[in-house]
Amino acid sequence: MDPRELIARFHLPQLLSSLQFSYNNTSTPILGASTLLCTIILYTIAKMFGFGSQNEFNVMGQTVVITGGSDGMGKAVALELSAKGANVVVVARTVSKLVTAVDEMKAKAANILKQKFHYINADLTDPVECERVIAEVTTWNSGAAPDVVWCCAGFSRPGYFVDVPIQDHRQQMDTIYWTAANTAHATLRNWLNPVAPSGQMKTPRRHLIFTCSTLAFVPIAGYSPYSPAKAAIRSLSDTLSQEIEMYNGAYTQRHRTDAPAADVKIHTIFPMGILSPGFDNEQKTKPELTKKLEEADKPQTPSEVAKISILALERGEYLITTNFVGSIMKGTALGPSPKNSIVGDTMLSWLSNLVFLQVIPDLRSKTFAWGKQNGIPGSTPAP
Ligand SMILES: NC(=O)C1=CN([C@@H]2O[C@H](COP(=O)(O)OP(=O)(O)OC[C@H]3O[C@@H](n4cnc5c(N)ncnc54)[C@H](OP(=O)(O)O)[C@@H]3O)[C@@H](O)[C@H]2O)C=CC1
Ligand SMILES: CCCCCCCCCCCCCCCC(=O)[C@@H](N)CO
Repeated sequence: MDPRELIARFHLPQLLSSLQFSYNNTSTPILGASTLLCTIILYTIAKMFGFGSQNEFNVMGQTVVITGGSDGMGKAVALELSAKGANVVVVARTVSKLVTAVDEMKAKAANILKQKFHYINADLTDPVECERVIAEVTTWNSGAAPDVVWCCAGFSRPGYFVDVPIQDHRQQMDTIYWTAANTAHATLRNWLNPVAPSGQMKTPRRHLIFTCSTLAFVPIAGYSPYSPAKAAIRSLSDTLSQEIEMYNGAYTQRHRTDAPAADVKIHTIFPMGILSPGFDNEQKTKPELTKKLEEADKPQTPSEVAKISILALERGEYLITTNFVGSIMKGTALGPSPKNSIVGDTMLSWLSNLVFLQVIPDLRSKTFAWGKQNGIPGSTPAP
């Protein structure tokens, strides 16, 4: 169609004059529409700050398993949940750090007479060990499965793709993706096991939480051993959050048919840098270019990250970021993931997509300029 014909069809002058008319004349439909718009905006803002909603993550008296709970963010989460009245089991490989974590949790407990704490020493890259952890926790918890399982185990080994030995890449997949997938598998096989109607009791909603990284959303040179494994966790989380709906649907019919003992919710946390022992360690092999590219990140303390994540879980969020830059990174990559808020997340993704029109070319040109100036590692820079 001729563009002029298109314009003619829209009757532009007429459209403008009608707009002007409605501006001058605050008629009922206009008032109605503005009230509706204001309500949506206010509702979104209120929800973002958690007004008027109930606590979706009340751990008082519940039993929580935290993998990687002996250090960094995992330990900070363990201490926070202990202060909120949970029974906590921390899982990791080094016994001495686990013992310290249990002592610290006892010191922070809301009610030491009612709460109990435990540690299990396990390498979660082994699926058999994950099965053992869930079985051991169930026995320790008087035969009841844990209510919350939070996967925090993992560390990052940065480096350029070709410089990092291929077995280290595979090892990152093991420590990042497989510790989480093995834990999720063992947990969900337990939680989703159907119970006959006669055995159904009122069991509160259960939560499976993954810990990812904003690197699952945005590429940064130097993180190739790590980011793909975190992206795999995000994909697992999205797939499970859909698949779990089948079980949750069956749960609504639990008094008529065999069904899981409780409703299950999946969540994933996407932190930026965390000032943990793991962070100190990754700084040792991190290329200088990577440090420069992630300059926009102001690392947070483990306790800040734990507190912010728990508040978001209490609001019932699904994909959780811990600061503003993290939210912008999520916004550009939100794609088909379930939203926390339709209006808020949609506006966030519009804003982020505009910001990232500039960010990605900027990251690429900084990387190109770095090579131009410094050459590749181990080579002599151009004079
Ligand atoms: N630090 C950061 O900047 C960021 C970290 N993250 C993610 O957050 C999570 C926590 O990180 P951070 O606070 O740095 O953690 P730390 O590196 O400080 O601690 C890692 C924990 O995981 C345990 N762990 C490691 N490997 C295994 C294993 N194979 N089996 C069982 N336990 C294991 C460690 O204990 P042990 O070694 O004794 O087994 C320790 O308890 C990780 O998933 C990390 O990828 C995300 C974004 C940024
Ligand atoms: C206004 C918005 C601009 C957005 C700019 C984007 C800048 C990218 C920052 C990358 C930060 C990566 C933190 C990763 C932490 C992590 O997972 C590692 N420490 C591994 O442990």
